[in-house]
Amino acid sequence: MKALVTGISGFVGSHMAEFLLRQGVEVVGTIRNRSRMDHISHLRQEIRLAECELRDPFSVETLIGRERPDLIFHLAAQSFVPTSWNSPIDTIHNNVAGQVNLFEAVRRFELPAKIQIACSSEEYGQVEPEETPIRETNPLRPLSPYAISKVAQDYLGYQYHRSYGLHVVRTITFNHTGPRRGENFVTSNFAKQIVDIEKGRKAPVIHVGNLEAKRDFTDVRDVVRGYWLALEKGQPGENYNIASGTCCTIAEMLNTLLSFSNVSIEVQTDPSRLRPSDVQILLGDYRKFQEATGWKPEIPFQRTMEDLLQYWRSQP
Ligand SMILES: C[C@H]1O[C@H](OP(=O)(O)OP(=O)(O)OC[C@H]2O[C@@H](n3cnc4c(=O)[nH]c(N)nc43)[C@H](O)[C@@H]2O)[C@@H](O)[C@@H](O)C1=O
Repeated sequence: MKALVTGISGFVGSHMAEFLLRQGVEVVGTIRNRSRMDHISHLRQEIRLAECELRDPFSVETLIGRERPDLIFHLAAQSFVPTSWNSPIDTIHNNVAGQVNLFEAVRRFELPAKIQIACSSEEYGQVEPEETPIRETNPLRPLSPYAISKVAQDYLGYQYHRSYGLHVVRTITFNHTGPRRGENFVTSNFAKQIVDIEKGRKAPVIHVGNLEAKRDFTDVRDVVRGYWLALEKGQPGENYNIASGTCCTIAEMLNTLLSFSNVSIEVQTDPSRLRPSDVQILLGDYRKFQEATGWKPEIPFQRTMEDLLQYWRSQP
């Protein structure tokens, strides 16, 4: 069995590759010429890499025609919400065109591939507290260009299944983190600031944005197991929430990280970290996914946070 992982050099892609190798699956991954390779350098002997620009239909068609994968985990994306305000068209083009090119190439070669697409809880956007826990039937009220790009990816998955019978499973993943999380994202950003203070590289002040927002965090290692199960047992055309079923404020997440450190820290709001509109609460109901696949989160939040801090402590 051969799996193609788009965005293999990214945070989730690298964990996906590790999981697939443990299942004995052959792994091919897409990279771009500017991709950072440090997340997958330890896997270089076991995986194959293909340079592919997903925005370029020729590049995608060449790859799909040559590799003919059985499984596709489509993880490549511009995934940082604030970047999508600075360059909205780039985010929308990258995320939407990349996926259309992938679907069209699969169609062109009439591949029976099963395709997982990484949709996002950001699609739910403006959620009222009484509308939680969020089910797949909740309304979508996206609040950022990134969220719009994910709504488009999500519905394109639905449409290509309905129109052409592609085996697309739409996973709607809530926040996820763990070792190798990019340093822009809040959990890693705070963990890295704490470690920089521990190592004496930074004054004991942690810079933060909106600490009131509530997020539902799952460990990335649980998430990639979910993506595998989505293709093994999920229904094509369906969408499934992948979440922990609990949430905490960003302030509580920061306190959890601080509880694993001895440094005493002053917390300072940095206005540049505040967003034009922030999703206030994300709390997911994952029962539909559990019923379809048996998946449930296994790694407790405390351990994820501890592993994340250890990851940053181990970095040079
Ligand atoms: C599901 C979804 O999950 C992620 O999107 P996100 O929730 O925007 O992730 P984040 O880690 O950037 O922010 C989380 C929360 O934390 C608040 N916050 C406070 N202070 C800082 C801060 O200093 N930095 C950041 N980045 N956020 C901060 C911020 O305002 C927000 O309320 C992506 O994986 C996305 O791809 C995705 O699909």
